[in-house]
Amino acid sequence: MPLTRLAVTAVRNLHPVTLLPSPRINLVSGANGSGKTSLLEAIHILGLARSFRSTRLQPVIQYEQDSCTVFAELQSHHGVASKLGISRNRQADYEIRINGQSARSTAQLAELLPLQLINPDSFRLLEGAPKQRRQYLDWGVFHVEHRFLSAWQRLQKSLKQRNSLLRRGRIERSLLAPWEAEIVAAGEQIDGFRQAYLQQLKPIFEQTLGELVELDGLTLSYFRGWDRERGLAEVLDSQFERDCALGHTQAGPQRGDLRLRLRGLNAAEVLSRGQQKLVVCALKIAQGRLLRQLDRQQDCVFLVDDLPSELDQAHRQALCGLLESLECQVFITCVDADSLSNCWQPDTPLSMFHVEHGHIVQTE
Ligand SMILES: Nc1ncnc2c1ncn2[C@@H]1O[C@H](COP(=O)(O)OP(=O)(O)OP(=O)(O)O)[C@@H](O)[C@H]1O
Repeated sequence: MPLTRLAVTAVRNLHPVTLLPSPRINLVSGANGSGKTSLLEAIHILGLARSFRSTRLQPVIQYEQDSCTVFAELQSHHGVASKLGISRNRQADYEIRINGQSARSTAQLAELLPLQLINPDSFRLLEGAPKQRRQYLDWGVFHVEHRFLSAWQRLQKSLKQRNSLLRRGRIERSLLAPWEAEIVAAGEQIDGFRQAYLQQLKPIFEQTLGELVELDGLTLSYFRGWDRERGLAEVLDSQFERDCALGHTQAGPQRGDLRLRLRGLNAAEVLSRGQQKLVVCALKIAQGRLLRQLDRQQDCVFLVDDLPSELDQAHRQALCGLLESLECQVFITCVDADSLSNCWQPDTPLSMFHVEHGHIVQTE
């Protein structure tokens, strides 16, 4: 669902602003430190109630202000408008409003505003910890499988209980049984959702990657978090002593991972930075394509920070072409608007914004 109106107040150095973005391509240019990334950050906060630059929201609030606010109107394919707003103050309270009603759950925001972020740190999806790849995978599963969230919450709750019992030292095995039963039920359900999702995503990813870069032989596979040959109940049972010694549960979907390999080697160890960025772009664009294929009402909004960095002209052009072909709303930042202004078809709705010392002005 594209943002048709976006109002940002007291986010980093941005002056209060209301924008009417294009439903397709929005180019945001400006010098270093002008506030381009802060605009993407504001949209990210609206969709996920958190920043992509810091774990806390406190640093995002403008110096000497007590709170920041982001508000937007979204338009569905059927023309139905939704209004989303989020405010966050220095006491760490936040208020979410959806269509004039208070909401507590950030999942409701995420559901209404599916976001995909591509930024200079995105290559970490390949070389970083498994948690990042699980989050990537679960973003997709969450948006296409509505039973995922409750299964995930059940898993988290039962894992927490089992882990706290494990940390008590000598414990009765029978005390663990109800939590283990819940871990197994929720865990196997989550594993099934992830596998079904990946089966649909893989061919789209391969096709998208082929449109961006030549990397024959790159494979994407899934590790579910425990031995493929054995059920989770059996694995939990056999690892009980070790789990007790470590004080936490080692096996289960909380250890799931995606593996990207080239010629049998970890892709992050052999690909250049530019190639890694392209692989990550292909992974994220593939999710956007799949979401669009499965649910016409659920287009995601792409936030692409510093698109030109690390990409040569041909790959920039290919990436812009792919983002354009998605037919969803995209916000792209760059230092020099000329580097990207000619990458679009003449009939694609394009808006251009220029940021200077926190002032955003629409130039086209
Ligand atoms: N809480 C805050 N209040 C006010 N200003 C802030 C706050 N946090 C950061 N800033 C300033 O806001 C600006 C934010 O810059 P931002 O990262 O959005 O720039 P950018 O245009 O994306 O730059 P670059 O091209 O270097 O990535 C910086 O000048 C930074 O010093």
